[in-house]
Amino acid sequence: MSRVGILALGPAGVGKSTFCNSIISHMQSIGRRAHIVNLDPAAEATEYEFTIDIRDLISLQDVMEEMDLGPNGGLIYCFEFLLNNLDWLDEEIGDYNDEYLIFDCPGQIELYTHVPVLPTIVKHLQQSLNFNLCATYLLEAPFIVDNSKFFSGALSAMSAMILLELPHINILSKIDLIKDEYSKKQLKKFLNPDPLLLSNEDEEFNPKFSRLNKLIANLVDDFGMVQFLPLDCAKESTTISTILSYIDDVTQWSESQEPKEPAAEELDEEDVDYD
Ligand SMILES: Nc1nc2c(ncn2[C@@H]2O[C@H](COP(=O)(O)OP(=O)(O)OP(=O)(O)O)[C@@H](O)[C@H]2O)c(=O)[nH]1
Repeated sequence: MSRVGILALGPAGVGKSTFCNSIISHMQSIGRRAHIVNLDPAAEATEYEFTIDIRDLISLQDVMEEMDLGPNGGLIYCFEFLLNNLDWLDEEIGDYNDEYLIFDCPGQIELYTHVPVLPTIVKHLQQSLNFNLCATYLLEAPFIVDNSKFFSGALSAMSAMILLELPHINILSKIDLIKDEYSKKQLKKFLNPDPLLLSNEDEEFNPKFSRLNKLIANLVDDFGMVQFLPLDCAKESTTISTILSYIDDVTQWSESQEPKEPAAEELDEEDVDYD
């Protein structure tokens, strides 16, 4: 028995739920099966139903009302509650053997950049539930149009990678919103960044920051995580299939172990009414 889990991580509103839905829809279209696990106690409804939903255990709204906590304190409370009730997660996941589960995580990145909540859940999934996990970290392409924002985003992604210790894929979301030529040029540079080129550009503006950028560029490069994959949910089949094949690779998922569902085209053909 083996299970694959994808963690969808990244700041609020970056497109995590949309990405989870795109993966599910792409997998369904090629006859593969996956389920979404909602780990956000403040989540709103999405197009696809959550198979497992933390809100069945605890919801942020209830916590805020009953414990008189604000949204951030409430969220930490929800996760402490989950950590004290991990047998709930075990029971929910128990039936999903040889399955592909996609964990839609909250956008409060402190949960996986410095609070040890998600790392504890990750260890539990690996050690007690036999998961091969892969983290995907999304950053919004339109926000990453100059070097300082790119480095700032890359460092937050790296912080999650260091804390979670998982195979890690960085994704630039909302590529379709990049329209002007300057941003397109910048984006091209960030999709395949050369640390030396990136760090030399700011010299004329502020030498101190230029030095800092050079150091960070080398650090980011040393960690081998400067590679970002572009994601345009509007053209989901090409970008999502590339991302999925990376995830299959790092989690050593073999399609032969996966329960099959009929591909969308097969379903369409079966459903055709020839009269
Ligand atoms: N144009 C464009 N919009 C997108 C894309 N992906 C997501 N969005 C929009 O961005 C908004 C936020 O998307 P979500 O998927 O809810 O983002 P999230 O990261 O799950 O949000 P939180 O759970 O609140 O952190 C929605 O209005 C989406 O329709 C994309 O690739 N292109």
